Amino acid sequence: MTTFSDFGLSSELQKAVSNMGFEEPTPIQAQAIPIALQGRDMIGQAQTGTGKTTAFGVPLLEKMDLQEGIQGLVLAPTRELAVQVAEELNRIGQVKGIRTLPIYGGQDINRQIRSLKNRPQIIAATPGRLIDHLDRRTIRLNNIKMVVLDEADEMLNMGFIEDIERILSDIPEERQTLLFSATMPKRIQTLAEKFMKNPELVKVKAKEMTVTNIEQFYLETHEKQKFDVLTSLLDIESPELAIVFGRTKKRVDEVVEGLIKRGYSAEGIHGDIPQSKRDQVIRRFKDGTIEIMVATDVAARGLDISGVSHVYNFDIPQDPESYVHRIGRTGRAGKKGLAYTFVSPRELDHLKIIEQVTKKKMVKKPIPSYKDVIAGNQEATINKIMKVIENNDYSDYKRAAESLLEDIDSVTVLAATLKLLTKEPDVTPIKLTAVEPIRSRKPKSGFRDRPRSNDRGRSKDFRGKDRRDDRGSRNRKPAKQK
Ligand SMILES: Nc1ncnc2c1ncn2[C@@H]1O[C@H](COP(=O)(O)OP(=O)(O)OP(=O)(O)O)[C@@H](O)[C@H]1O
Ligand SMILES: [Mg+2]
Repeated sequence: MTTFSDFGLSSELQKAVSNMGFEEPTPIQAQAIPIALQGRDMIGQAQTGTGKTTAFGVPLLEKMDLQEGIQGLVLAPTRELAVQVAEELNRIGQVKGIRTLPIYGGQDINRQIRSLKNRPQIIAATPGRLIDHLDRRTIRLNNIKMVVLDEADEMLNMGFIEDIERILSDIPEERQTLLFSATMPKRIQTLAEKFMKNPELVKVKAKEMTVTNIEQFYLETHEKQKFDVLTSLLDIESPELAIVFGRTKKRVDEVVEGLIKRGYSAEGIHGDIPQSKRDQVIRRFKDGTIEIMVATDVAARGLDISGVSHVYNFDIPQDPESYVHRIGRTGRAGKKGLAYTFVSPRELDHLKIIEQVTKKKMVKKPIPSYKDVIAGNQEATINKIMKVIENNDYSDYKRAAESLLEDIDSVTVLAATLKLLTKEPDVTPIKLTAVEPIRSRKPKSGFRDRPRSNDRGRSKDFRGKDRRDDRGSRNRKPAKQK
């Protein structure tokens, strides 16, 4: 078994890792860290939630020098991910005194320019905003020793390729380049190898593309039923934290509105929501102020929020890779998670394609009945009561309880209490704008190698803008999309 001390790390990094509370390296860390430490270019592929950030973070931080200015660059497809990666690198880098600054669109650029005066050694950036800084000469990349593309396939796929090439052209050729993702379609790998030097492919072998600790279900449901099915499931399962993925921004807004009408604490996140609000939603979701985050695919990649027990694909994702990443927001670091995908009858073929690519069958679940919901709500009440008992938090009510029990039998009193505390299923009518089902295209040979599906055309708006809205105001060529 590999341990962190087998890597021959500096004492600072060794200490940093033990401060993180990591007892042993995950498989991708065990395989990737030694290769990256040797200075080799590398493509790292391992399932979601298995510690890829630390797999590149440790060698990256090991190579940083306190004195030399910006020497490390991590690129990420979304703003939230850039922030998260910077936070993790700062946690690990603290012992050595290495600072990482997140650079992302939607945040005041002058504030970023001021923060750059603190001389960070690493930048974790979204491509668009980084290019703004390069154009303004507020960031220079001529000292960069190592570049990491986190969620590389996504960035190359979604039309960031020109941006990436532009950024890489500013970085000395002797640099080391690392690519990480849970998915790496072959054609993207081929594309990536163009700007790498003889890269080593480090792939954690697994039978399935998804981790086994996520239980995967699907429900066959007509478009019109979906919302009721969602709230029934929420009632039955009382998730600690849940992410609901919708296909478009409008869809996300409508689902949030519906959930709030039915009394759930939910907020949405997508590319048209101002960044300060997006940051707030993530904060409130992390601290449990809201229990449900409704999102487009902008939240599908990389986000590591502990406590996400459930993922609901309110709309089936466009492609298998998106499915893998979306459900990977739960079941992280060995924890258990549940994933539900809603499929309309005409989308069943599309579901099959996803299953073929992920090599994992989803289990069919029946549509929950009214009775199931009542039972679920009762169980939720009982759990709450048990928690109060566990916390020994009821002494003020003891006398009242004793006096009630003098006149009425205990079962009657308790049943009435349960009734009072149990949420009745809320049937406030909610009407969503219908979305067209996703049409499948039978996979020809090598499905994963073909360009992304034609379905994307219609949703160009939400995917494109979500990913590229951090480019600032300059007019750049739109992404190539079929
Ligand atoms: N060696 C380790 N031991 C225990 N926990 C770890 C270890 N390494 C990382 N983790 C934790 O595992 C969680 C997932 O890590 P991380 O976000 O890096 O996953 P990932 O592989 O990048 O996933 P994704 O593909 O979704 O981006 C984090 O909370 C991280 O702190
Ligand atoms: Mg990651």
